[in-house]
Amino acid sequence: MAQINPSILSADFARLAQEAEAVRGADWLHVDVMDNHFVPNLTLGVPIVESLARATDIPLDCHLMIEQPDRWAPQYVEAGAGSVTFHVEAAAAPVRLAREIRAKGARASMALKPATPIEPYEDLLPELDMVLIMTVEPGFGGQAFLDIMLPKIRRTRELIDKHGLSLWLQVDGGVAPSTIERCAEAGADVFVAGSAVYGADDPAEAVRALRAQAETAAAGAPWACKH
Ligand SMILES: O=C(CO)[C@@H](O)[C@H](O)COP(=O)(O)O
Repeated sequence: MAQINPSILSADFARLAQEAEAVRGADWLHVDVMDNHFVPNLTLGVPIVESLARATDIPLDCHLMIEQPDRWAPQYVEAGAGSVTFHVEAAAAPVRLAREIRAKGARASMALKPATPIEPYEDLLPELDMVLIMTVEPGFGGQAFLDIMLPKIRRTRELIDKHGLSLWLQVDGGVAPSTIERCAEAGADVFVAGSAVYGADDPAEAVRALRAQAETAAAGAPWACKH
């Protein structure tokens, strides 16, 4: 089943609780954490995640676009994140970090920037609950989807299936009605959408429509029959 995770980077930060309510029915709320070092933007930290976790019952999917995720990721679990994604380019010890996130009770996920291939990390897959393929350069919402990432989504799906794993495959960046079907056909099953959801007149309806599009596209994909 396709999951749609609205990115609060495109929401009004002064009204986060209401913005979470506006996407009721979403599977997770995607929380973009940026430190102005790993990416050229600065967003929100642990105290805001703590408050948001208290303000909504939608589980939080925290995407750490930060240096030193080994130091910070456990604190996001303690703040209430149900899933924590670290960038493999920034992690000093990704296996130890994934195990620590899981031991603390959250789902562990590894993200790859557009220029980072999946193949060197094949052996790490059993340690993870999700892989995030960035479909824009991380740092900002509202960028155009990078079509050249579709082969990497396909290869990642093949590796997941080759190892008989059930981990989720998330895509993030430029996901919209015009791109979500290609992502689903390539093998993604979790879709982050910022501007396509929060820029819509009815964000909750946008979530439902994106999910329906992804599910229809995935139903016809060759990898779908294996699930
Ligand atoms: O991580 C990021 C950007 O770095 C994303 O989560 C964006 O926030 C998605 O926004 P849209 O591309 O969907 O507008």
